Amino acid sequence: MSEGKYRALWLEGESLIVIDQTKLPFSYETKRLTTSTDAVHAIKDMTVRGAGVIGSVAAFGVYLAALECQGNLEKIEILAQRIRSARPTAVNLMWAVDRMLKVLESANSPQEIIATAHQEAIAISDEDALGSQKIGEFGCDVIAKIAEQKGGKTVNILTHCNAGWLAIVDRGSALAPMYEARDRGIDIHVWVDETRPRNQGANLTAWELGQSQIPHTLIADNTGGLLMQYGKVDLCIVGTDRVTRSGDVANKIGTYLKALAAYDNQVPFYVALPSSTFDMQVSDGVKEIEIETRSADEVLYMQGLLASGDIGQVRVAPIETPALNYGFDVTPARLVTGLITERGICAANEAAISSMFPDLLS
Ligand SMILES: CSC[C@H]1O[C@H](OP(=O)(O)O)[C@H](O)[C@@H]1O
Repeated sequence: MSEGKYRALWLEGESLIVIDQTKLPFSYETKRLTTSTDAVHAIKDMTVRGAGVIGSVAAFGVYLAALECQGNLEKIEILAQRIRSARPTAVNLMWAVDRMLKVLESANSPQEIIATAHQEAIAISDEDALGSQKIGEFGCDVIAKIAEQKGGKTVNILTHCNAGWLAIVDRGSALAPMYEARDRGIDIHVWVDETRPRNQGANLTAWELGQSQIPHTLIADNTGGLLMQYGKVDLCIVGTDRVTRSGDVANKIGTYLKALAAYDNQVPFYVALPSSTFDMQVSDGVKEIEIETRSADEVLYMQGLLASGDIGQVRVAPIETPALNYGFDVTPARLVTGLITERGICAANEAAISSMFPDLLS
């Protein structure tokens, strides 16, 4: 079942339609992507975002490239490399492009290349949908256990950024267990980190949960630690953009500080992901994962609904102030209670990951 009225993206003829996430929650708008360059721009300017959706848009971007190049593989490969480098941290992007190119290599004619690209892109986003359903079920078992320990009292869950159906087709990763908990009738309440500087929590997670009638409260990013000290957080569930083979987790900037606070307060800290988010090529997340640096303007300005009713930006720092904008941080494996995947819950260490995902080792 799709949580929203639509998926975050869908095909219409030979175009890819995406929900414009830069306009939510104030305006529901879609964009039509007709070329691979459109796909690159949509990923770069964050019209679409979230590891899984970036991967799906990249896959459809390769399909659009196949149409543009009339099935000429050499030309498709050049355009695919541009898609592959649109953003650096979420590994689903590289994974999806590489998977697309690999299947295209075995197609025998330009027509077959186009048909294969079409089929494989659909398969990638359909697999995300199935995976997110399973992630929801496994993650919900954790919530159910806590609900039982609390004698059926409300389970308070903290999440950071947006890892719902706008981020991974069709129920997300971190939010999937919450949707499942609602379906199973478990009483939950979600603390939503606003997630400065781009406010994916305030703009997107609050919107998604509101649309699905899941009780939630928006908090400033620095509130989580105090709530944990007060015993008001039963568990944290976050998404991720890349997990190394040793279980280090790259996720939206601020995740590491939440994990530290959770550790200090014995609050379980779970990371939810589809297997396409593992990067078995790297081990040490801090040393080896490239962290995206974005425009300083995202820190210096805030976007929101102006009194005029238009979406606009206001400056929040002196005109001469410089700013630095790292998009992600790395939470070391030792702070992670477990990885909620489509195959089950896995400890965040190399032995457990390799044993649950032996197919990723080759
Ligand atoms: C399912 S991953 C969601 C993930 O995406 C976010 O990054 P961005 O909004 O910059 O694409 C963030 O790391 C979330 O946890």
